[in-house]
Order: sequence, then structure tokens, then C-alpha cells
Amino acid sequence: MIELKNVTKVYSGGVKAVDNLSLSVEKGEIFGFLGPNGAGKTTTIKMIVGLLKPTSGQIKVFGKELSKEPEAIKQRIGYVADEPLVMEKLRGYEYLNFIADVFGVPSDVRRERLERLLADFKLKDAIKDPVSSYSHGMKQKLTLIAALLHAPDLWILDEPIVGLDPESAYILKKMMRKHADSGKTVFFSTHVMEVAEKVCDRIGIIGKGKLLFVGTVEELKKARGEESLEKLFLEVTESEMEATDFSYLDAD
Ligand SMILES: Nc1ncnc2c1ncn2[C@@H]1O[C@H](COP(=O)(O)OP(=O)(O)OP(=O)(O)O)[C@@H](O)[C@H]1O
Repeated sequence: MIELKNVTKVYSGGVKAVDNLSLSVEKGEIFGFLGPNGAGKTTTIKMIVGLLKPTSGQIKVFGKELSKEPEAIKQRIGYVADEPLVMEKLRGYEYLNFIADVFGVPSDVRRERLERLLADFKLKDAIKDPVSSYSHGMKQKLTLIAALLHAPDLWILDEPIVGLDPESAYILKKMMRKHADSGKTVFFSTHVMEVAEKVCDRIGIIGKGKLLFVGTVEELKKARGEESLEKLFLEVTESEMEATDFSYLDAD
């Protein structure tokens, strides 16, 4: 479904954000992409959705080479960025209709899907309001709905859970499971270990642009011992947090 082969991205300033990364994500799975801040998750995701070009390496999605058939691939992807960027001057429904037009969603299908998605994410009441009046979480839900409107085969979600209220997070996790169980694919990044542990079929851990682990959480635990995923994550990414002395924060 997604295949990255020796993918490297060096930004113009010289930062090597992704370093010779090879990874396969299978059809029908929820794949969680984990890594500390600045590890290269967003850069990888932006390359998979065709927003950034790799410096070297090859990316295939749906068995097609991204550099050769970008449009055909993008039509089948639903992408949510880590920062909800919505045209603020539009009203919610204007934005969603604009996106549905871009993806050519027929009006009857659009109406039905919108009805369901707006109800599920409790955004029905706000849909007539200008996006500029939305909270961060509401904008996030709007971009999620926009990404799912054309019923994409592949969902690519950059930090989709943080910022959502518990009910919306629960609904999204359920939707992700249903999507994968119907033979489709979900690739998402997260910092939240609990989400990764509960929701993902497999995880990939990235640190300083390099892939440090790929497999199931059980495999990770087997390889490293029965620790909490959080502790394993810190170990794998060689975090120094365990050894840090925080006593300087205490009052005398
Ligand atoms: N446009 C850019 N130009 C130069 N360097 C960049 C650019 N975008 C990201 N970087 C650098 O590339 C590295 C990887 O960043 P990236 O945003 O991919 O990490 P991330 O894992 O998504 O982090 P976070 O969890 O904080 O969102 C970082 O060192 C970052 O400073």
C-alpha cells in the first residue's frame, strides 16, 4: 500500500530530516508512526502525500510510483496535516463543499456523508459559522471531515488525536479501526503511546530521521522486555529523560 525505499530528505538549509528510510505499510492495517519532536514524522508524511519531494529514494503508493502518477494517487488519499489550515474567511459548509468539489464528490453522496460525519463529530451546529470563529479542536474536526468526504482508500493523519475532545478521539479511533477492517489503510503519527498501543496493528519508531523499529507492540516488548510502551519508546529513541534530575523544579 505504501512503500518507501531508501528515502532521504535534506532541507535546503542542510538539515537531514529523513535518513535512508525504508518502510512498507500493508493494506488493511493501522500503522502508527512514533517519534520524538523533530524526528522526521511530518517530513515523511509530507513526502508520502506528495507535498515534499524526497532528495533521494523511491515512494510507491497503491503500487504506483508517486513521482510518476501523483494525481491518481492523491485522489485516493485523505490527508490531515498536523496544523489545521483552513480558509478562515469561509463558513464551515463552504469549506467542505469546496473540498468536495475539488475531489468531485457527487452532491447526493456528499449530502449523506456530510450529514453522518457532522453528526459523528458534533459539528452540525457550527457549520454555518465562519471558520475564523472555530476553536482549534473544531478546525481539526473540520479538516478531518474534509479529508474523509471523498471516502479515500488511504488515510494519512498527522497527529490526529491531540486537540480532539475525548468523544471525538474515541469516534476517530473507531472510524480508523472500521476503515482498516474493511481492507483499507490508516497511517498516522502520534506522540501518545496509549493510542499507539491500543489502536495500531503495527508501529514504526523514528528518531533523528532514521527508522529505529518496525513491528507490533508485542514484538517490541518481546525484544526489549515487558516494559510500558512509554519506557520502551524512551529506550529505543535513546532519550536521556530517565536519567534527568528534576529536583531543580522543587521549591526549597
Ligand atoms: N521546512 C523546513 N526547513 C528546514 N528544516 C526543517 C523544515 N521542516 C522541518 N525541518 C527540520 O527537519 C527535522 C524533522 O522535522 P519534522 O517536522 O519532520 O519532525 P516531526 O517528527 O514531525 O516533529 P514533531 O513531532 O515536533 O512534529 C527537524 O530537525 C526540523 O527542524
